[in-house]
Amino acid sequence: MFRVGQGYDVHRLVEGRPLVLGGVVIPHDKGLLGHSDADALLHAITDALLGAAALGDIGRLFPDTDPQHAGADSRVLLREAVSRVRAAGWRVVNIDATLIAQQPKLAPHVDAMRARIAEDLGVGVDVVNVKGKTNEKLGYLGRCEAIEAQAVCLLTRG
Ligand SMILES: Nc1ccn([C@@H]2O[C@H](COP(=O)(O)O)[C@@H](O)[C@H]2O)c(=O)n1
Ligand SMILES: C[C@@]1(CO)OP(=O)(O)OP(=O)(O)OC[C@H]1O
Repeated sequence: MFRVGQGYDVHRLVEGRPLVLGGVVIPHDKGLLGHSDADALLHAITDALLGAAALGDIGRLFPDTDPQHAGADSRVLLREAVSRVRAAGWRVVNIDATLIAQQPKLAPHVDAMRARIAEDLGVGVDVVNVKGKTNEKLGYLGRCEAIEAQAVCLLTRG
């Protein structure tokens, strides 16, 4: 039996914050604003996993009103989510994700992101894919006001 899940996240780009995506700190003049480290990619993957297992969503598991999660490392949240998914009897088949960022160029960093995500999920790096796209300078993403992440995952019993 297979189950598919989908996740989405967007965070505003601001000065004075590090840019953390897929657990990797990426050199840039702005970073993402959020209650946690605002790692939009890990949040989208977390939601894809929780969605596939019908376990709710990241905000229900880790409310942004809880001071315990202030400044949280999103890798810790992802690990907790995947452990719940496993406890419910599911195993990750694969993950595919897209980051929509006008800047910076993400291609040089995607293999480092894949390695961290695979480590957190306890899967091989060969089943984790991350892609960067611009927004062709359109809208708030194109104006470099935010970065968006989309993810899908497949789970199987086991
Ligand atoms: N932030 C980004 C955006 C894009 N890329 C790479 O460039 C390719 C072309 O992107 P378009 O949005 O112009 O279609 C894309 O396929 C990525 O390889 C990137 O690395 N970082
Ligand atoms: C991760 C959490 C919790 O710190 O906060 P944010 O970093 O603001 O991220 P978001 O994607 O808005 O939602 C999940 C949260 O509850």
